[in-house]
Amino acid sequence: MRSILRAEALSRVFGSGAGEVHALNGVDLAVASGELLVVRGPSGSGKTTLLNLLGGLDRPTSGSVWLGEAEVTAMREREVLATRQRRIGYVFQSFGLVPVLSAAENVEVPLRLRRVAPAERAERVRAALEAVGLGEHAEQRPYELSGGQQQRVGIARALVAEPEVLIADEPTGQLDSATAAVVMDLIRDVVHARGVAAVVSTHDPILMERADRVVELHDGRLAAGG
Ligand SMILES: Nc1ncnc2c1ncn2[C@@H]1O[C@H](COP(=O)(O)OP(=O)(O)OP(=O)(O)O)[C@@H](O)[C@H]1O
Repeated sequence: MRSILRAEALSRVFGSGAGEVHALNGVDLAVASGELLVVRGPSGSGKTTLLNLLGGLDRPTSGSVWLGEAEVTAMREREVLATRQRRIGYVFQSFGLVPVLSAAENVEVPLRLRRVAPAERAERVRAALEAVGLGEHAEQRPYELSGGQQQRVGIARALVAEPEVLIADEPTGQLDSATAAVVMDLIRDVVHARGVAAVVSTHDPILMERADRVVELHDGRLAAGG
């Protein structure tokens, strides 16, 4: 399998002097297109730090992140921003939906950022909401939807621009376990169907069952076997 997303010797230190925190220590990782990788580990082990670095939301203290042939960590900020908009989708624990926008308008945001023409935007938003089973809920605002429905809107938004990589930090952390299982099934199915490389962090064993591969972080290091 071709690995589209790679991390080499990735380290991240927060703070300095006596207050220094080594959040991540020399992590090597590769994720293939169509692969669902789950990152597990205790609270504070570095999961969010790793996902933020892989998604170009933060820069490492040392080491590199590669997206295909492009070294994201060598890019200027403008180029990182463009890469995030064109090539990476994000799903957040707290959904991150804009409350005054309808489900459809929320999903439309990444297409607006990419200056997709209005007619094409409408069609792609419709298809994305259909794909997550929310075709009938396009005009509803987030507060009119259940937590599971809101996260399905979040998934539709993350995937509407057809990214190569999906980064999801505790995507089911605010959902009950039955809803979490449905949302994780959806993530797994779209990742496999569309050939997206996905990195998902979780504490939840139900979600780990859906992974193609699980790696474990301890004190900022990948445990043996990862
Ligand atoms: N911006 C920051 N400034 C200082 N320390 C930080 C910062 N972000 C994270 N840390 C520290 O880095 C370590 C790893 O944090 P991180 O959030 O990556 O862990 P996590 O595995 O995602 O935890 P959780 O499961 O609780 O979300 C922790 O010790 C944390 O306190």
